[in-house]
Amino acid sequence: MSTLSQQSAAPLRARPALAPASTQLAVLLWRNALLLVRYWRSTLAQTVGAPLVFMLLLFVLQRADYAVQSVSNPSPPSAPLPGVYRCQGRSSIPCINIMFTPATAATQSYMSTFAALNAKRTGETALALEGAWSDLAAIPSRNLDMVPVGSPDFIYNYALRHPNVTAWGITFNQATTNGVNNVQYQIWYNSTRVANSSDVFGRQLVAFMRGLDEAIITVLNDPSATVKASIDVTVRDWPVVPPKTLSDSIVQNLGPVFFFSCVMVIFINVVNQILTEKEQKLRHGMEMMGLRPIVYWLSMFLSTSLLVLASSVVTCILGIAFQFATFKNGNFAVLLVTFFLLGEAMIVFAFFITTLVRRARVGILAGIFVFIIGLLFESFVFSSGFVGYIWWKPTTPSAAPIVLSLLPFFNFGKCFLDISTLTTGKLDELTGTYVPGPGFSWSSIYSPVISTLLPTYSDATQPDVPALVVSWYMLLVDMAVYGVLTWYLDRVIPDEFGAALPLWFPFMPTFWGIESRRQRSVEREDWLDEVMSTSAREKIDDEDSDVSVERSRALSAAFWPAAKIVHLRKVYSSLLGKEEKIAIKDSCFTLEEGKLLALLGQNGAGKSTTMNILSGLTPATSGDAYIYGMSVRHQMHRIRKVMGVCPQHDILFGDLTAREHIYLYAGLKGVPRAEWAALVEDRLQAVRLLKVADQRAKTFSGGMKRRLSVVISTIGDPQIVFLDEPTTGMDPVNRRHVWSFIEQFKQGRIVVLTTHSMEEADVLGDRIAIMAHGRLRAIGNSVTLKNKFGAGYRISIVTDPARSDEVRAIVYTQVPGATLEDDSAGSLIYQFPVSSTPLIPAFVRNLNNYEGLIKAWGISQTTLEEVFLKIIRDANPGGYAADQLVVLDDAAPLPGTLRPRFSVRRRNTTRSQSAAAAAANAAAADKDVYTDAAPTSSSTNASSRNNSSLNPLV
Ligand SMILES: Nc1ncnc2c1ncn2[C@@H]1O[C@H](COP(=O)(O)OP(=O)(O)OP(=O)(O)O)[C@@H](O)[C@H]1O
Repeated sequence: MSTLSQQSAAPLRARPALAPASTQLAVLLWRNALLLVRYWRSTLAQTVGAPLVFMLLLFVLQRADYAVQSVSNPSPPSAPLPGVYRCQGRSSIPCINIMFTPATAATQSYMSTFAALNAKRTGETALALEGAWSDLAAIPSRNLDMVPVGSPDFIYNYALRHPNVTAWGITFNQATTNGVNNVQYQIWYNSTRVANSSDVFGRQLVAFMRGLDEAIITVLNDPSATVKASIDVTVRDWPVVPPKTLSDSIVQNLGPVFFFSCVMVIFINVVNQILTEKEQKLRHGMEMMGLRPIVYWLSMFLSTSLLVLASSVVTCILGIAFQFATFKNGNFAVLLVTFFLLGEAMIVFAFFITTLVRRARVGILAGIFVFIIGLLFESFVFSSGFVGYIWWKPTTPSAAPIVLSLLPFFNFGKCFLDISTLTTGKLDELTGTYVPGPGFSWSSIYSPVISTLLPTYSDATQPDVPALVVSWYMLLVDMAVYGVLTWYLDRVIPDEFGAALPLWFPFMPTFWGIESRRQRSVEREDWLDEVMSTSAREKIDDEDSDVSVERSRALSAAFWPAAKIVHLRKVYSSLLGKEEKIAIKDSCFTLEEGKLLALLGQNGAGKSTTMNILSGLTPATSGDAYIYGMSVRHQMHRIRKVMGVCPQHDILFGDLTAREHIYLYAGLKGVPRAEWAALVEDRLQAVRLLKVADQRAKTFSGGMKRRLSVVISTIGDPQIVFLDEPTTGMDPVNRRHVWSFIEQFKQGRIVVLTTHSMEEADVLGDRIAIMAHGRLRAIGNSVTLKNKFGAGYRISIVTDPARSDEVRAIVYTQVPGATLEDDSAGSLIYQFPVSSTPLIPAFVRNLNNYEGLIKAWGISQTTLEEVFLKIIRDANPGGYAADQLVVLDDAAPLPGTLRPRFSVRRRNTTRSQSAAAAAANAAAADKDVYTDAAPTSSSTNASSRNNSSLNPLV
């Protein structure tokens, strides 16, 4: 037994191969370059505009910061030390201003004197001496001023138990040696209470000490003396001289935010571009024509990398031009690589995002979300070494920086922090001045930041920071991780047509082009058995005899034309699987080489779905099709090499010209470069687009776009071409050019075409299949269909009104089944049933024998439109659709048929209402009326060619 491809009745003559991946890549890069040039404003904005704007902003901020740093104050004013103020307490927790111990007469005297002297300085009432406090657990019910307590331990433990309740604590220690009083005291001071002020250990503390000293001196001298001891201290700042080295802290702190933003402009643009191409099905279109998905991603990566490189170079140059310390003291290559790697990693991250969403709008929102998270990281996490390096503090879990390094902006923040720490330096806590860093050379990437430049945390630990090159490696890892995720998810997440590979596809040898001998050469009978045994079937009682014959041919193991469609079924389910729409029910038919099959059907009949399955856009629910020995279900990648598709909606790049479209698809299909120019001439001339070959597709009219789409589907001379409503929107002249192009092109090929034009189906279709509700209702050539479903022939005879009886007698004698449809002013119209067809030739010949009696005559066959309407009516016994009832009116004669001209009007009424209304209208206007109960109607668009060439009698 031989194989499918070997046994095909019509084997591929010369199977065209797709272009190699390298050629496809080259042609896509050329397309991307063209678009970058065409969208030059956007390109410039991403590469130069964004870095310029962000760097300029940073420069302005840096200058503003320098202006603040450069302020000088040669004579700051002096001010006296203030007094000690009452503690305020918090709304729910009162405070204790001062606890003191021991509670002796001397210490109480010191404190009372302190309160009295202090009140003069604060202007408040004097602090009161409260009763002793010994309850360690209790919190006072009101603010207390000066509380004697039992011991220093009490103060300590109370502060531990009730933090932030007590403002001051004093432990006195007084000894008299040789008549000399030695008074010592220790002050406990709650610095956190004033941590947000500028006076942590400043004036308040000194003022307190000064107040205590005054009190002690006063008491020890003579508390009753009129003149008390007074220690007046005036405090004055040193003159402020601008530092010689201005710190670049603004660039160090805000730089990551601004540089990250430069890259994010490209990031958002990439998300938008990829999703727009997805949304407009441009990528689908290219893939249907054989583009390998990996080539698409690679081309996008390479062309966007160019933008990233340009943006990184511009950023580094501007950094130097603006004299930022990071750029002045940092190695140019280190900075360039850092920016470039960030950009590259963010691009691949953008690719990853585009696999998760379908709409550009949603993608942009997702991109903005990522942008904001990145900004938060750069602005808060990496704004200073103290916070930025905390991830590498010994006490931080080591998994934290590893997990976070999956975010490209985390790695960038670390890189920039390293560079800016070494180039900008660090604030010397002691002197309050900036110590410039040693600079960042290329070799610095291998060593961690020196410990003197690293922060020391409150627990006296320093972070164990890895070298900068590790962050570069992590950026490369990010690219690899998101690249692989993109590659995987792009294939397993179903697109809007539901096409997706199984989750385990990487483990399928066929995915890698490895096919076992058995897979390469499936016995066609085996395949047929398998499809028949695995496919769902419907019980169909009322199938037309020709459709049944076609089904038998498709299911026959002895008949193998170029393509077979077997038990094809498509069910669309809603997201939750609650609603199902059966778009195709058990379709079986065959396709022969050199013959065009025209698919007709009402809207929603399932024509496009059939085309989409056969062209690999959407998977069949069950059943399969075999085209030139290849299975649509399993070998679509091979079929694509011999397939051309003109989808229902134009898939064109608005900013590419017609010529560039042909070059692009010729490149993807592997047409040799030398043939491209001739291809443009030949094909565009055929559809009359040559004059506009260099105009962009967005300037084309609807009909011009359709013509270009038809041409694209024929590039690479595919063996099978699917044309979904190819002439929609075309004027009659151009439609005929396209018809003649298709007519020539179909030689030696399979062409499947869907259309709503009966004329088109009549002219082009070697076979015509009519679908309704997902089922084939009729199939055959035009004449067969007309004979089978038409009402026969219609003849009109013009005679003298006075002699019309003679004519009637002649007609009834020669064609007994004829029915008179109209008789007015000597114009007789007869309908001849199909059964009388054999009598018609003799009848027509005879008419010439009645020269004086018959002045003129004409004959017409049932039109395809009448056949179509009949089949659709039969398929809809309950009414085709409430809003699609056919009502005919207008009595103008139709050229060539001597019949009144009818126009088709749709009414939004029910069947019976419409019929009644139509009858009423006709009665009123004396017009012919056809309702959906009438078997046929005349066509308004039957071509004269059909009437003559398809009519065997004329
Ligand atoms: N993606 C989809 N999801 C759900 N239902 C769909 C989908 N695509 C098509 N259908 C449904 O399947 C049926 C067949 O649609 P199809 O597009 O094949 O019809 P058609 O014959 O090509 O119609 P038209 O002449 O209007 O193009 C319709 O009822 C349609 O609503």
